[in-house]
Amino acid sequence: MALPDAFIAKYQDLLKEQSGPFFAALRGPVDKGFRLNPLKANQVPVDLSLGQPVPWSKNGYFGQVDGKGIDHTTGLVYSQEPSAQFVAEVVDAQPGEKVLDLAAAPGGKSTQLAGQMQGSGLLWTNEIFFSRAKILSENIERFGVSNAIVSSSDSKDLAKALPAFFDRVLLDTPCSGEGMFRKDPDAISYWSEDYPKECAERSEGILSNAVQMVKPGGTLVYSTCTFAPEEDEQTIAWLLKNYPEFSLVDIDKVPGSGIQDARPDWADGNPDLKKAARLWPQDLPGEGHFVAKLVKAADAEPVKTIKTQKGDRISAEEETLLQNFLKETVPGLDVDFSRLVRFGDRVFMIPSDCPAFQKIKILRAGLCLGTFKKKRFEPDHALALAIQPDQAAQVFAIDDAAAFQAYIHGEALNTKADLQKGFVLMTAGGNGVGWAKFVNGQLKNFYPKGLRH
Ligand SMILES: C[S@@+](CC[C@H](N)C(=O)[O-])C[C@H]1O[C@@H](n2cnc3c(N)ncnc32)[C@H](O)[C@@H]1O
Repeated sequence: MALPDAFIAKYQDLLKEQSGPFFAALRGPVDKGFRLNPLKANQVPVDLSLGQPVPWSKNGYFGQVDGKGIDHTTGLVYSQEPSAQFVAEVVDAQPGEKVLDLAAAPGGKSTQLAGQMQGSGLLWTNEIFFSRAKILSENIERFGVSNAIVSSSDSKDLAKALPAFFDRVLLDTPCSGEGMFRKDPDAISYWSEDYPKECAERSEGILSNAVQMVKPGGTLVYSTCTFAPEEDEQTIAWLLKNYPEFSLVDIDKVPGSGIQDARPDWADGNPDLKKAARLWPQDLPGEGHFVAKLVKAADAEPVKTIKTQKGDRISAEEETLLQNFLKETVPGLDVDFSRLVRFGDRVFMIPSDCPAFQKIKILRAGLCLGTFKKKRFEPDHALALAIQPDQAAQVFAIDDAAAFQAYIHGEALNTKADLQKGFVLMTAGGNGVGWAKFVNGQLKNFYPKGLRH
């Protein structure tokens, strides 16, 4: 891989004797990793080994995910390079909190935050570009996340709608991506000497919206996958100067892991900048990251009341249909009827304390239970991935590779299993993969057409 001359000169100057090992690491092999999904019932992968844990990531392992395999399809694993897994560990979202991931696609950090929150509280996950927000939404679904709002909005509009609302805000900012150089050689072609400065200006703009959404006493985490001081220490120095209600807090750098302090001398010399973390590819197996954690003063501003989301009402007849469906199909699911919101024919259980959506473009609002059809209710694919198999009335375990391939290809399966007419949760490797409808000895395939392969 040919690194740009200006890049080499810059890091020779910054890193001195460490620049040699740094360039060697950038030219070396890519480190692959994945995270296990704590939201899934069965924690034992079918086609991956848990032999090599990532030291700084609670559910992280080294290894390469097969994007078409059982573990990926059921959402038991999320493929994510190891150093990126540190960011959500620093956020440390708690069940019951309100958490925002502001630049979230494709969803690596959001799915990790969702695992920490255990389905409780509100995870608002946003991506400005709609096509990328759709991928984010699919990943949230596959991971079985039931308490996420997925939106596609500019940070300026979100800040207007949700001032001082969140306990934790993560900005994993769009950056110059120097940490992606060996994984994605295209990242080199975008790079120029001025690019980090341009990206830093964009990040300052997004940060000025992000800070407004942190509630007093709340936490802001800022991260990049670049090494450029302009986008890392210098951006945090800018933030501290312009928003004095924020201060840096220590990050546990996991002794022995290779995670380093950030470099005050690469910004304005403020010794507090040391508290931020740098993950360098010459020090640990990973592509590289920068992470800073800040808190907003508890007396920064008065807390505002934000209206909660109200939905279209479900008629008495529809409520009976839904109640019957739940009893027959997912008797173990605890449904809070006060949180049900109807969008068109689809019914969602929105997260608790969900703010009004106002003019924000929403792609997913909590857990989609299913759709009203004429005189019946049909379960949503999201429900199959969010429930545990023991919550379903009927389960059919797909127990061999050929049957799994046939199912995700969209084929019906014949079976002599003792099943009642109706919806059946299909499982693979002990976790839900989709729905089928049992009729006359055949499992009719309900795996979504757009996901079949
Ligand atoms: C580093 S990536 C996020 C990766 C994600 N957190 C993950 O772990 O999967 C940054 C994201 O910011 C988005 N983005 C680009 N310009 C933006 C802007 N002006 N405001 C907010 N987000 C932006 C990009 O489309 C990209 O998806």
